[in-house]
Amino acid sequence: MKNNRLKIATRKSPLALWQTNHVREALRRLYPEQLIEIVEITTQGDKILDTPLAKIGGKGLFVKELENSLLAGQADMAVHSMKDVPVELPSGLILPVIMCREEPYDAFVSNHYPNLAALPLGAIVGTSSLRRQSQLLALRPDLSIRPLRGNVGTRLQKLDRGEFDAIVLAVAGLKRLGMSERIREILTPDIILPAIGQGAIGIECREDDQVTQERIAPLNDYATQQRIKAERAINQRLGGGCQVPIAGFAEISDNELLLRGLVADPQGKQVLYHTLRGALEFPEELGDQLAQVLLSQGADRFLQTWQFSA
Ligand SMILES: NCc1[nH]cc(CCC(=O)O)c1CC(=O)O
Repeated sequence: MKNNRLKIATRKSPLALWQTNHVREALRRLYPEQLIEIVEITTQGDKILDTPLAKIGGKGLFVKELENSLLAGQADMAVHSMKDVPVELPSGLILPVIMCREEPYDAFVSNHYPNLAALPLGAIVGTSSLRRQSQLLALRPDLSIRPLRGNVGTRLQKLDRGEFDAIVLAVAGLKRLGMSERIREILTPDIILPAIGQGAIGIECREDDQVTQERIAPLNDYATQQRIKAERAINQRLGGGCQVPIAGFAEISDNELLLRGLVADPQGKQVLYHTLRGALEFPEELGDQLAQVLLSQGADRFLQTWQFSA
C-alpha cells in the first residue's frame, strides 16, 4: 500500500523553497485533504559556491541529488527550475509537468545606473553565466565581466557591497522572491536571449508512479510545456550542456511556435543566431531543426573547442 503522504523533494535555497511551496499550494487547492511533506536536500551546487558552474560539472549539480531521492523512494516528486535541468533525465524518471511560465527574461540590476546602455566604459558586471557574459560582451566589448555565484539574495548583497557596477539576474527569481523593485531594466530577447527553460518550473517523478502522475497532471500548462520542449530540443541536438553559451527561447504567436536560438563564443566575438516558426504540436522537431541550422552555421566547431578548453 502506498503511503498516502505526498513527498516533494526540493533544494533549500529561498527560490527553490518558494517554487516548492507554490507547487504545494496548487496541490492543496486541488486536494485539500492530502498530506504533503517537503523533503529539503542540500545539493553539491549549493555547497560549492566559489567556482563557476561550468567548471564543476554544470547546473546538473542542482538536480542530481533530488533525482537520487526520487529513485531511492525518499520523495515522490522533485520541483526544479527548468533552466537547471539537463536534457537527459536518468532512466526511470520523467518530467510530465511544466507549470505556467513566469516572465522568462533577464533583468539588469544596479544601484547606480538605470540601464545597460548607461553603464560607463569598462564597467564591472557580475555574472557567472557564459550565456549572459557572451551576449553582454557582444553588445559591449568594453565591459569587464566578473564571476558571481550564490543564491539570488547573496548576489544582490555582493552588488550592494559595491563589488559590481551592475549584475544580471533572471526576472522570474526576483519576482518570486518579492524583489522586483530591484529591476532597473528588463533585458529583452534581442539584447539577451534567455536560457533554455528560464522562468518555468518543472515537476519530475518516477516513470512507474502512476499515482503521483495523476495527482500532478492538472498543474501542467500545455503552452509552456510546448515552448520548453522546443527550447530543450535545441540543447539535445547541440549537446552543449552548460559549458557553452547557448540560449533558446520559444514563444507562441498565431498559435504557432516561434523559436529563437543562439550559440556564441564566451567572449561574444562570434554569435550564431537563428529563428524558426513551426507547429505548436511538434516542438521537438522545431528545436532539432533550429539546432541543425546553428550547426550548419558552424556551431559544432565552437562546441568542440569549448568542450576541451575548460
Ligand atoms: N541559475 C540559478 C537560477 N535558476 C533559476 C533561476 C531563476 C528562476 C527561473 O529561471 O525560473 C536562477 C537565478 C538566476 O538566474 O537569476
